[in-house]
Amino acid sequence: MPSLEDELFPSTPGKFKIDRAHTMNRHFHRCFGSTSTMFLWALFLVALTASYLSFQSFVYTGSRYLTASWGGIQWEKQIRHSAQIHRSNGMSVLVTGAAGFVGSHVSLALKKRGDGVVGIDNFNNYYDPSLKRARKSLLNNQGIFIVEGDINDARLIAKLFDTVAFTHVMHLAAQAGVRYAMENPHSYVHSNIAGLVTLLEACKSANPQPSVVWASSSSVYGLNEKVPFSESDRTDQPASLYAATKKAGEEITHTYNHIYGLSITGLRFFTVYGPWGRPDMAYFSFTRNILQGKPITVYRGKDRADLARDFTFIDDIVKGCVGSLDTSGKSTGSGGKKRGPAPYRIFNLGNTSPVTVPTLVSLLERHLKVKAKRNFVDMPGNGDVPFTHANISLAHRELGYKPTTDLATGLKKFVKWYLSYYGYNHGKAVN
Ligand SMILES: O=C(O)[C@H]1O[C@H](OP(=O)(O)OP(=O)(O)OC[C@H]2O[C@@H](n3ccc(=O)[nH]c3=O)[C@H](O)[C@@H]2O)[C@H](O)[C@@H](O)[C@H]1O
Repeated sequence: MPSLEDELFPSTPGKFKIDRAHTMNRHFHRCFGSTSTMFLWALFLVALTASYLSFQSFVYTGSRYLTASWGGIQWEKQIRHSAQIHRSNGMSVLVTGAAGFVGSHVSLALKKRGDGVVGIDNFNNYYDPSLKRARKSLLNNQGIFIVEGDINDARLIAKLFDTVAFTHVMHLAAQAGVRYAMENPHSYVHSNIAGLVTLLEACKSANPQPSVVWASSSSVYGLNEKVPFSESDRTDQPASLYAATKKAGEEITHTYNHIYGLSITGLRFFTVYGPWGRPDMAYFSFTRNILQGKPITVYRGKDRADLARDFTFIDDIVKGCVGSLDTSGKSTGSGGKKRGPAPYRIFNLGNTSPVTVPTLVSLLERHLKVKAKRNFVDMPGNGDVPFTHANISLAHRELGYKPTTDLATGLKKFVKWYLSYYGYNHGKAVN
C-alpha cells in the first residue's frame, strides 16, 4: 500500500523531491551548522541591509544637496549684493518671472536707475527656455542675480525674505497665454492661483512687509462690450480660464490687503509686445512664419469682423510698472498683523488705440519686406475676445502713465531685434 507521502508526491518525482529535500537539508546544515551560527548569520544580514539602506539615503541626500539650486553662504551673498540699492530713496525689489518678457525689461530698468533687484524664475518650457536663458544672461551682465526656483516653493520664498528686507515685490511670474488654458488648465491654477497665494503668504509674514505690484490682465474684461474698458467696468464674464485666474488674483490680493495691510497694485496689461517678447504671441509667431514662408492663421470674429487689440509696447509698460512701484505706498502690517488700511489699486496699462489683426500683419510685412500667406479662419471658441481697448485716464492721473509708441514704431523695433537675434533664416531648413 502506498504511503500518504507517496500519494502526495507520486512515484519518481516524489522520490526526487524527497531526495532533494534531504540534500538541501544537508547543505543547509553544512552552511549554517548550529543555531548560534545561524543567529550570527542573521545578524550579519541585518547589518548588511541597514548599511546598504543608509548608504542609499546618503547618496540621495548628497545628490539633492549637490543639485539644489539655492542656499548656502555664497548664494546668500549674491542675493544681498544684487539687492543693494545705489541711489537715495531707492528700493530693493524682488522681481518674480524675471527671465520673462516683462520681468526682464522691468528688472533692467530698475537696476539702471540704482534700485536693488533680485529675480526669481522657474524657467519652465511653456516656450523656448533658451530665450529665457538669454534674457537671464543679459540681466546677470548688469549685476542682477536670478534665483532658479518656483514661487510655489514656500521655503525658498521665505529664505529670500530672510536674506533681504525687500521693500517691493514686482510679481510678474505667471502662466500666460489665453488659448493654452484649454490644453493645460492646471498650469494656470498652479502659477496664477497657488503660486500667487504662496507669494502673498510670504509677503504678509515678512517684517517689514513689502508693497506688491503685480500683473493682472486686460482679459478680465472678458465679454464686456462697453468700450473703452475702464477699471470700474464689470469683470465677471471671463472668456478663458486664463482670464478667470487673473480675475481671481485680483480678489485674492484684495483679501491680503484687507486682512494683513499689504499694499497692492494690480496692473491690467493690454497685449504687450516688443523686443525679447514671447514667442507664443501672434506678432512673434507671425513674424517667424512669414520669414519661413509658412501660412499664418488670422482669426475673424462674428460676421467676419476683424479682431482688434490695444497692442502696448514694452517700454510703455515698463514705465507703468516703475511708476506703480514708485507710487505704491507702504504696507501697514508686520509679521502677519495689520496696523491700518493700505492702498489697494488697479490700473489699465494699455495704448488706447486698438489695431486690427490684419493691420498688424500688414505692418509686419512692411518691416520684414516679405509677403504673408494669410489664412482667414473663424475665431474658434478658445477663450479669445473680439477686441480690447483701454481707458488709461486713471493710470495717467495716478502714475503719470502716458504711452508714446504706436504699433508701427514698436513693431519696427521688434523686427530689428528679431532679425538680430534669430537672423533671417530662423528655423528654416538650410539646403
Ligand atoms: O492682454 C492680455 O491680457 C493678454 O494679451 C495677450 O493675449 P492676446 O491679446 O490674445 O494676444 P495674442 O495671443 O498675441 O493674440 C493677438 C490677436 O491675434 C489673434 N491671433 C492669435 C493667434 C493666431 O494664430 N491668429 C490670430 O489671429 C488673436 O485672436 C488676437 O486677436 C497675451 O498672450 C496674454 O498672455 C495676455 O497677457
